[in-house]
Amino acid sequence: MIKTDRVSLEAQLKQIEHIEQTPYISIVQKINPIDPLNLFAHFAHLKGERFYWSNAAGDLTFVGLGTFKELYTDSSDDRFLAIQDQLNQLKESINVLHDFDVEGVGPVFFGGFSFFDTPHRKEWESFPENNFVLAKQMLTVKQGEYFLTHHIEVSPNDSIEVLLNQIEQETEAIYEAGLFVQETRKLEEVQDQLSFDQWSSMIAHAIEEIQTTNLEKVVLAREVEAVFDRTIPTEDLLYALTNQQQHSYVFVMEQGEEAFIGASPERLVSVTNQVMYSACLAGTTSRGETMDVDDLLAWRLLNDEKNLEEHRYVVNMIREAVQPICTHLDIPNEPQIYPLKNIQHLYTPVQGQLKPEVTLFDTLKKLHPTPALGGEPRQDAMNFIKMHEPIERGWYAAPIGWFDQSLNGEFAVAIRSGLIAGNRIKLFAGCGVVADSDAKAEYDETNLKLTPMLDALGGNRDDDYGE
Ligand SMILES: C=C(O[C@@H]1C=C(C(=O)O)C=C[C@H]1O)C(=O)O
Ligand SMILES: [Mg+2]
Repeated sequence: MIKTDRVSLEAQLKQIEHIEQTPYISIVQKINPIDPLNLFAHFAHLKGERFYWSNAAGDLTFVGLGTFKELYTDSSDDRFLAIQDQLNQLKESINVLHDFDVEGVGPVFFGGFSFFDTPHRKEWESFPENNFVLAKQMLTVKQGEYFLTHHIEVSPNDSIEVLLNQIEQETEAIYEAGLFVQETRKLEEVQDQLSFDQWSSMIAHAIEEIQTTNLEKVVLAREVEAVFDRTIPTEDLLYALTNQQQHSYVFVMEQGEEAFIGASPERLVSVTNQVMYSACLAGTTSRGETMDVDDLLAWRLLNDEKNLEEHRYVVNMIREAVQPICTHLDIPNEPQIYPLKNIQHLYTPVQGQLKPEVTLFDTLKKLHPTPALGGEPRQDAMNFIKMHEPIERGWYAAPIGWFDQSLNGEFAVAIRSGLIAGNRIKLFAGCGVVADSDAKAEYDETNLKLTPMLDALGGNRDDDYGE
């Protein structure tokens, strides 16, 4: 089995001879299948410099190994466009040598933003307000085809032979990835950072604001911390999430000793050649144990005025946000059900054709945060969250995803997520509070939303969490 495609690589590398000033090259080979999770686990020595992404459709997966370049800007109102500017600068120095016409190969940047554009407290220290990584090596699995991208700094004296050998060695190391074995852990405790009474008074306060001010909806979150008897390996949790959570974006970003990980059902936006997709996801119930009960719960959700109201704010805001930047927009009038393993949501898909000058980053700026994560009106909701929610959101509920040099890419909203630090993981879950909200029902809803991560950790306690 030939593992390195020397012929294709050599043809790509020959181009360097014709290019002056080539500090960085991006070179791609099509490779034989390799399991992305095994690969991620095998490179445990690169902990802190790995990322993983798999889209909800299940037809695009990335594994990033090692940091080649980073995009980062100080927080500012225009942090989305600031990242776009940084990309445009860096782009100048990268020579893309491959000519595969495949989405997600070559220079792909993976990363995310924090929920607020202001600096956050120390538990999120390793995750700045915005950070994107170009990996040294990246596996792309696109519709069953496998590609390996290498980013290399070259100097004028490098011979093609030397570069070829380097790539060959890197490729061999990739194929050494064996089958990875999950560890077992014991859950020692789950600490709730808010008592139910504190939660109830926060919700009561929000309802009062909704009744007496402009505020119409606000999404409030809580945090629980699960403590284990040993370190939680990122790959263990990644493996479990991948196997347990279908129709979700599974993501991991490691930074230093920490890892931010989750399985989110919610797309914020994707752009491919100006075709834009977004999603309205708000309104929640559990799954039934039998088909009949499940159907009944779905039917009730589709007809429940409180959940429909939560949902409507999202649809209206997204429509208003993207209408001016689209030449065509398609948003159905009625929501449908988005079923997940433990949860079902109200869901309205959004599709649009972006005007030629509009970029992925323009859409991010318009959309984040939607009223599914912030509230309505946006600024009132953000103020309320800042003042009254006693957690640090960090990257929770914020855009996470990827983009390429042509500004195609996709972002999910980083919910159903957690921050791993050693043997501890902080988990986050929120819910949309409207005038008709009930504190106990909202509390139960957040427990339901904690279930996927707790299950994946092997730490769900039936007595306290979930249904
Ligand atoms: C905020 C979260 O979820 C959001 C809130 C929902 C709701 O309140 O019904 C539903 C889906 C998400 O948009 C979360 O999971 O933490
Ligand atoms: Mg809700």
